Amino acid sequence: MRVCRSFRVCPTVSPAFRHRSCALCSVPSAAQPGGVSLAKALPEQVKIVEVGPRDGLQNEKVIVPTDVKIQLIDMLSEAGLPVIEATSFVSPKWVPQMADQVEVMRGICRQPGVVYPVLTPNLKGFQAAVKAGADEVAIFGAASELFSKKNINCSVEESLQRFEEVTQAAKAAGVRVRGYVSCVLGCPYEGQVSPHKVAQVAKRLYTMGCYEISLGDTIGVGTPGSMQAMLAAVSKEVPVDSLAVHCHDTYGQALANILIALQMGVRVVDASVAGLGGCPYAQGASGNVATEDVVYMLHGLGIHTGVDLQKLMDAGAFICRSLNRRTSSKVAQASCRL
Ligand SMILES: CC(C)(COP(=O)([O-])OP(=O)([O-])OC[C@H]1O[C@@H](n2cnc3c(N)ncnc32)[C@H](O)[C@@H]1OP(=O)([O-])[O-])[C@@H](O)C(=O)NCCC(=O)NCCSC(=O)C[C@@](C)(O)CC(=O)[O-]
Repeated sequence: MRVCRSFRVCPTVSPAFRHRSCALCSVPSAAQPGGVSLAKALPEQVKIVEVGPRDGLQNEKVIVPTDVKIQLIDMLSEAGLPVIEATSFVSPKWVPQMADQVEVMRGICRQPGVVYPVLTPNLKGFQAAVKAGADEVAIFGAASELFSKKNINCSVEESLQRFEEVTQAAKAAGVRVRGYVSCVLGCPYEGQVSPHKVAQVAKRLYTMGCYEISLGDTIGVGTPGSMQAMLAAVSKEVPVDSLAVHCHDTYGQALANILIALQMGVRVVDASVAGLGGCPYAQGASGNVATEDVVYMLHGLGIHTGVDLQKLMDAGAFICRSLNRRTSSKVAQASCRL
């Protein structure tokens, strides 16, 4: 039986307080006073796409051993994450941390019902990914010309042409494709990005066959206001149930941005265990929103995720120990203190 940590540390605390404050026992739920009206606009279930093993680790300067990556992915599978982005089939000269992609794909213990997508910037990456056993790939474009050039060394239009080749090959091979749009709420090189441009790129990716479009606030500058304006524009071009949000937490706005996205009908949220990560070509950006914090918020709203928060925190503790790093998850930090 799992024992609540606050009970272990402080058995004198009143049961009412204990069970209201502890992430393991229960989280204040939407069913409690104050949460009812908000919950009406929210879904019963949200799919979390765990991007830690890819987005979380790609920016680490010291190469993380392959067996650590594999163990992390296996622990995340055990924690009940339905989608775990495992690695990238990109150039090892551009992102050396992902150079062991084939070994990672071969080493992981795939759980039934869990999907393990990988990033593929072009046909070469797609072919290598399929050969390594990938069952889903993700293509990654941007709403900013300069970011596209820095990240994948081509213009937005050129990238979309490459992605057409990938989606056509994927269709023929029966492989599902997810699409990313980066810099949807701001660019490290161009500053403001227009919602119209985001909507146009998202529409192209959707039209070429991506089943889901993940909208990336790559540098975490968005606010609920800019998220709302961007989603309003994009959902005119792509059905909202095919959209996901991918928030970085540089300005501490990620959970608020996710909440407004949920209220606007988004049902898929990307997150990274322990809040690891960031794109190597987005200077100044901090990590992704921590999966632990997203799960805590969703469970607190009475929204089902299928994720076991304690097992997720164990995976976070494991990777932080391996990287000799403190977790960026507020929930994991608070649970350690309790
Ligand atoms: C796209 C390229 C390859 C273009 O890079 P390039 O240099 O323009 O490519 P190229 O076609 O001229 O080829 C140059 C060399 O790369 C090789 N190459 C070519 N393609 C591949 C491949 N797929 N896998 C392995 N090798 C490859 C190719 O074979 C050749 O090798 P060489 O002859 O010099 O030995 C490069 O720019 C690249 O790999 N970029 C990856 C950047 C990246 O991974 N960024 C992070 C992910 S995006 C992100 O984090 C944002 C996101 C998704 O999380 C959402 C958000 O937060 O916004």
